[in-house]
Amino acid sequence: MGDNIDDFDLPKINQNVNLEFVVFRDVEEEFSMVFEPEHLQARDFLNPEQKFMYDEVMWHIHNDIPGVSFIDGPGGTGKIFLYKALLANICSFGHTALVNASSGVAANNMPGGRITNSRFKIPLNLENNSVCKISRQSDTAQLLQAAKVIIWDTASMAKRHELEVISDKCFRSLDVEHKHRLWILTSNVASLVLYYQVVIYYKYESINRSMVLRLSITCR
Ligand SMILES: Nc1ncnc2c1ncn2[C@@H]1O[C@H](COP(=O)(O)OP(=O)(O)OP(=O)(O)O)[C@@H](O)[C@H]1O
Repeated sequence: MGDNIDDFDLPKINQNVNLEFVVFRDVEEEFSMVFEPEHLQARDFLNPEQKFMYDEVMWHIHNDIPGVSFIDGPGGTGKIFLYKALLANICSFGHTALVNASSGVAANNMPGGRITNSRFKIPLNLENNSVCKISRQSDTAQLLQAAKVIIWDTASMAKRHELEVISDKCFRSLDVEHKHRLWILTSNVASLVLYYQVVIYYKYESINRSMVLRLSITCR
């Protein structure tokens, strides 16, 4: 017959593990993200436009109000600087923020950044019947459930179909209440169409104080 499993040097299974309290690796990683002290302190150095956006986002967080915010601005206007300040401060209050970008370069620029396709398990070649490959028991599903804020940089590069897949086939099929969180979309180019698509796809009945903000002060 086959080999005995005890002959392999495998970790022993603990029969007393209570699966209800097992934290998934992805969730644990997001919760244990370490931020530079300078990111936490960056809020004290924001220019008036960045500060306005920062205060709005934190207002949503502190009052637990969902919404969609769209920040756009040409290169050098401090978008990444603002996200870093937001991320560090949101996480310091014990919330989870998922950071995604449509491009790999942009994802690498942000702490914990992942390419959207990888985060939401969207196939690279999207077709009408494409689905997100996330199972209900997976760590990704737990992470989506836990996320209070979802930042999507270079969002204007996303295809309309990607939004549909994430909205209908990812959040809804996983029974994750996607409208109970704050989306922050950012891009180098103004894309109001994208903003309204998100508002419509995510079916925000009340988009209280959700907004489009253009950064114009060059910080370089
Ligand atoms: N409020 C600020 N105080 C001091 N430095 C700042 C501030 N905002 C941004 N900067 C600096 O300005 C430079 C450009 O900022 P950042 O990279 O965030 O811009 P960006 O809009 O994301 O640019 P791009 O679209 O090209 O990625 C960086 O060196 C950043 O540290």
